[in-house]
Amino acid sequence: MSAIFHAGISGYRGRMGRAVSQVLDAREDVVVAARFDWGETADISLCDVIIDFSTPDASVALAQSAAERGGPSLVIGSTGFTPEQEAELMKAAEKIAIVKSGNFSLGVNILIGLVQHAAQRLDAQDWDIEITEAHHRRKVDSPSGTALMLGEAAAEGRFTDLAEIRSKPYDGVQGERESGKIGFSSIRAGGIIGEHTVLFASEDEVLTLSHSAIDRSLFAKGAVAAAAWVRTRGPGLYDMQDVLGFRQA
Ligand SMILES: NC(=O)C1=CN([C@@H]2O[C@H](COP(=O)(O)OP(=O)(O)OC[C@H]3O[C@@H](n4cnc5c(N)ncnc54)[C@H](OP(=O)(O)O)[C@@H]3O)[C@@H](O)[C@H]2O)C=CC1
Ligand SMILES: O=C(O)C1=N[C@H](C(=O)O)C[C@H](O)C1
Repeated sequence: MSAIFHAGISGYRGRMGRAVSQVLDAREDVVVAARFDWGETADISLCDVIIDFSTPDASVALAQSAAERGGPSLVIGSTGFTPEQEAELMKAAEKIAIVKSGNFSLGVNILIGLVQHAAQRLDAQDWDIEITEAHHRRKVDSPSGTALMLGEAAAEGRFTDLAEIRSKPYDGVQGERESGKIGFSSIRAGGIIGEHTVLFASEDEVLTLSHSAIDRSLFAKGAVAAAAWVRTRGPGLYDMQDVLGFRQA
């Protein structure tokens, strides 16, 4: 059995917090040393690592407190960060180890590589890229964190930044689609756990790459694997590609 570690759960009453609790409680090598939610305080010094699925504001505040005291390490799953909040997390990661990902599933992290590969090989003038995602009615941010990661992978395949080639949402009469752009569409309905599709379309053919999450526990298991990985790392901002060993040094 691997060495015992002390974990904390931020946002523990939420959908993901509850799923993470279940996965951690089932492990013999983890002691859950802190569980906290909005408006609650906890002694984070008791933890080697905290798993956080809360809100962008809460994640940034947690990262700042952890960075101030030089630990614990963090696994951040919250989505919907502004560029300024992303910059705050990068600053905190100079002092502590953080794994941040918009999606902790193995399938999505393989999909990221496939999307980058396809985007690199399909000429941007001929092949349009559209990303669609569907989630439950309680999700507050859009596009989803996963959709944005897939967009970033496609942009990387085209040797550019997503910000340079992201389409504005389609609404009203706004002219023909500009070639080389990446479009995003979101559906919010019922209890859908998480569906993502990246569509590459030319005049002659359509290539569709997609992923479906069947159970929310999938993300919790990935986040716990990230926690076990990150607790022994030095400061830095890591993602699931690092945890899974998909990124070459
Ligand atoms: N990366 C991934 O794989 C996944 C990411 N997510 C993301 O995780 C986040 C949470 O999702 P989900 O669990 O569905 O959402 P929920 O709204 O169910 O849960 C969020 C929880 O965080 C709590 N919270 C709010 N502020 C704080 C705070 N300051 N400190 C601690 N906890 C706080 C909320 O409390 P209260 O309700 O009282 O405000 C709530 O209990 C979202 O951003 C979502 O997009 C979701 C699934 C997978
Ligand atoms: O809010 C959710 O539920 C999910 N959020 C993540 C995202 O924004 O991509 C991951 C997953 O799809 C579920």
